[in-house]
Amino acid sequence: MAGEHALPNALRRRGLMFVLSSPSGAGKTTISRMLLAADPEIKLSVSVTTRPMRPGERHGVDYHFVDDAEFDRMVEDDDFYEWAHVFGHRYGTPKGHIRAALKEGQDFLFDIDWQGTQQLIQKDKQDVVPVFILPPSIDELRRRLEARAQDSEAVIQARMDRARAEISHWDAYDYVVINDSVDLCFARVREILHAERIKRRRQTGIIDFVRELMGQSAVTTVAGPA
Ligand SMILES: Nc1nc2c(ncn2[C@@H]2O[C@H](COP(=O)(O)OP(=O)(O)O)[C@@H](O)[C@H]2O)c(=O)[nH]1
Ligand SMILES: Nc1ncnc2c1ncn2[C@@H]1O[C@H](COP(=O)(O)OP(=O)(O)O)[C@@H](O)[C@H]1O
Repeated sequence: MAGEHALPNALRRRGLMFVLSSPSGAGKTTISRMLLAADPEIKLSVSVTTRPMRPGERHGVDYHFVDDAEFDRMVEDDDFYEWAHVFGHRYGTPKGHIRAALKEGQDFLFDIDWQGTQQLIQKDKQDVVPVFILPPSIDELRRRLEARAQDSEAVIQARMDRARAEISHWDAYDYVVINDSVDLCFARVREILHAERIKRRRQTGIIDFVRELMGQSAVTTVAGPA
């Protein structure tokens, strides 16, 4: 059947840069991990950071953990797509092979803050899908930071102090999702990803597919009964 060889071509698409940002504690790491576990077509852009490793984190999986001197060297060597100061540490997206992989249809997930998102949008607006996650309330945000039990009271207070400033950047994002029920939030985030994948401009294989459809309809018209 003609459709059988047309299908793989029609599925060809450009990858996207899926950005999840939120005030600390709203749940973007939780949603990111669920997405990576559920969807084999997206992989995490592992950031480089100077902050200390938390219990349960793994070098090269959650972050590349480096010291200040190594981060300085990477800045000097122009190794970063973007980088920013957050909570007294530095965080950056290594360039790696992102551009080439996007062309091949690989999607990337970025857990980065609003400063990094702005830099990505400035460099590559067409490929970036920026999503902002909000907590259902400020009380719940504090409860989650405390329940995570990975920061001292002083660090939690610093994160709470920054929450308002971070939330104020919500309107720079195309999508905003409230993380009340984690399952509902995850479902919303997946819907966004699925819809963005089938945007016409990302479906690079669709042009040939439509041409072939048009060709088939022309043949049918000519060959069909009057
Ligand atoms: N600009 C930028 N921000 C990052 C990067 N990696 C992580 N971040 C942000 O840095 C902030 C602190 O991250 P982290 O220390 O893991 O704590 P979290 O807020 O509990 O996720 C979060 O807002 C992250 O989204 C990066 O490569 N670039
Ligand atoms: N919808 C939710 N309801 C209740 N707890 C949540 C929800 N989403 C995340 N959490 C919990 O809140 C804490 C902070 O979530 P995390 O994903 O680490 O946030 P972030 O990466 O934005 O700092 C974690 O302990 C996580 O298990």
